[in-house]
Amino acid sequence: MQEAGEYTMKMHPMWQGPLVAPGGNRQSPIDIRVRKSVFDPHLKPLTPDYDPRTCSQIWNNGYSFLVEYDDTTDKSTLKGGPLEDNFRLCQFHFHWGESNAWGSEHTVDRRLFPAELHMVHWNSNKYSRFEEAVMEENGLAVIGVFLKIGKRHKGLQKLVDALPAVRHKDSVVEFTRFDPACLLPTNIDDYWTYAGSLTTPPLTEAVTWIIMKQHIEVSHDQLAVFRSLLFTSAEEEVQKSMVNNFRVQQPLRGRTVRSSFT
Ligand SMILES: NS(=O)(=O)c1cc(F)cc(F)c1
Ligand SMILES: [Zn+2]
Repeated sequence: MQEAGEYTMKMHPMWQGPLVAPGGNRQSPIDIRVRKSVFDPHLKPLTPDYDPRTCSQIWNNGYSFLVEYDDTTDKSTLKGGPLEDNFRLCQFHFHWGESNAWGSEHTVDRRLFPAELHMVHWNSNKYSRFEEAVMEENGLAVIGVFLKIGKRHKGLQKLVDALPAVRHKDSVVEFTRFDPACLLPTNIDDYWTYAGSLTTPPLTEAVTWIIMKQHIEVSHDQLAVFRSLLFTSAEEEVQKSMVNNFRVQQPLRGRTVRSSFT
């Protein structure tokens, strides 16, 4: 029975884009069926090690805003968890809705969240740049964190304050000394992990997804600033609000979702 105001994926607003990549059998996002996930006792703790000095800029790419990191050295890395190799942080971004009732890409037992953070890393043991890794099945590792509306997120505010400078598509602003670890939940030992894809074109099946069980809280006003961004560039006549920039859930196609917790 659905509670008032609760939306399930079938009420998701339409999304203009390929619903399922042709021939893809490990597409993302997915619905995580908690009772069908399999506890894997061999999964190690995740060990993110980020240097805030590698933070460089924020870019509105016309789909989301990316907080970009200098990934020319192994200064901001992710290891452990399900990962065999060392992965280098290159950017983080978010997906969100026009209302707080939906916006996340992954769902947990069909439950939607108002937004979802993606921290994107590429395999620096095997590849020499992101563009190469994104084409390989073990090329990327993305941490997903659900956002809920609640208390103001102190660490996020510096980012929120910078967003008006990148209101339009293709705008860039310098953004430095931001520690992305402040956006992780307090407990990063409990997560789900599965083999998937990018959720936006080119939709390549290159991603080891690591979805945090614990969400973070942001205030209604902080998320409202995300919605003040635009999909459109300054020159375009009709301005379109950057909202509902999520892909709908894709078929599991027999994949197993592992959990690091019982
Ligand atoms: N949304 S996502 O994390 O799958 C993603 C990450 C990325 F680096 C490029 C993309 F096009 C999409
Ligand atoms: Zn994403």
